[in-house]
Amino acid sequence: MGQVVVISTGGTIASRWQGSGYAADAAGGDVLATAAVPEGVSVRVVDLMSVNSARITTAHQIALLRTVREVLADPAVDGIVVTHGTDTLEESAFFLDLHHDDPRPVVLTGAQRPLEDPEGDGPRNLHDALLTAATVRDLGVLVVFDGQAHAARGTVKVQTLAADAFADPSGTPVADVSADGVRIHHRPARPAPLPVPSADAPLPRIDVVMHHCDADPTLFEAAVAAGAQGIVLVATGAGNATPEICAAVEAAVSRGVLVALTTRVSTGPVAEIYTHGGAVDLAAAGAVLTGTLRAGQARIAVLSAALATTDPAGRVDALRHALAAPVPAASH
Ligand SMILES: NC(=O)C[C@H](N)C(=O)O
Repeated sequence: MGQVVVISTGGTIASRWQGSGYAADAAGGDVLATAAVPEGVSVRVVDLMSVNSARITTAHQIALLRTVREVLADPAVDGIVVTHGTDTLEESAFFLDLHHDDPRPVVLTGAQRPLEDPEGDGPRNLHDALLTAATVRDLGVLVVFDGQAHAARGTVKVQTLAADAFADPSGTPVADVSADGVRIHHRPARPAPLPVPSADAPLPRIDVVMHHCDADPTLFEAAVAAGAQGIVLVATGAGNATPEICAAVEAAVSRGVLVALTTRVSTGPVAEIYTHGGAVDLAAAGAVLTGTLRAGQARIAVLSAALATTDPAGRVDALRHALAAPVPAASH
């Protein structure tokens, strides 16, 4: 057992009634005070911010990553817990995971019910996250929620209100977490970490555009016109759109825009099966298929690739690297 640092960022776990609705405003110490700290674990709190996670920006995520690195520079620290709003937790978790190069865990958690709710799920989630952070190794960045630990990669918010808020619809949980401890089922495969972006790196605009019946290329082209350096196309089915959208993708790629392809469907991979505007043609136009990543995390992979280099071909390589999971984790 050991020393865990909690980095507090806000979310419902830190939310109080504001007179018209809930919003994050509590400091990390107040959040920690709600939870039972597992025996033998000592905790230090770092207050990074206190915001609803729909307001999280790339700048916040880089600040979080740099804070994680600073904390892990201390060899006495055994692991980190990040308390975070659930709305965009999957994005921050995956961003941290793509750049994480330490055997010690970073565990994100939060709550569906606010800080002072007598039926709140925050205290249990925080206890479980502390226990996980203090005890596991070589699992990368994890999301601990409702008694389960999920790999950052692939995990999405699957419930707007219910306590079992997170799952990987195309995978299975990494571990169960209970008062008895952490029972690990498998070790997630992760690619070698991408370099940490510098504090003053220019922040690229990365947009997300969803396809639907009757969609034309207007919004995709508007993203290019707005200066997007990357665009995630959320296509239908296994990654399909129209010949007109394919033409817009090809034009964007020829201008150096990094285009990634995911799907509106909740489960399963995108795949090159259909033509006449389908994934076969989108891939030929230069879009990179993102496997089983959903829109938020596909956008994070594009963001990390864009932060890695300004060279368009290098960005495609970095994106493919971020998508190709398998450096098998060492087992302990
Ligand atoms: N359950 C939550 O945490 C939702 C909250 N609005 C957030 O900050 O993401």
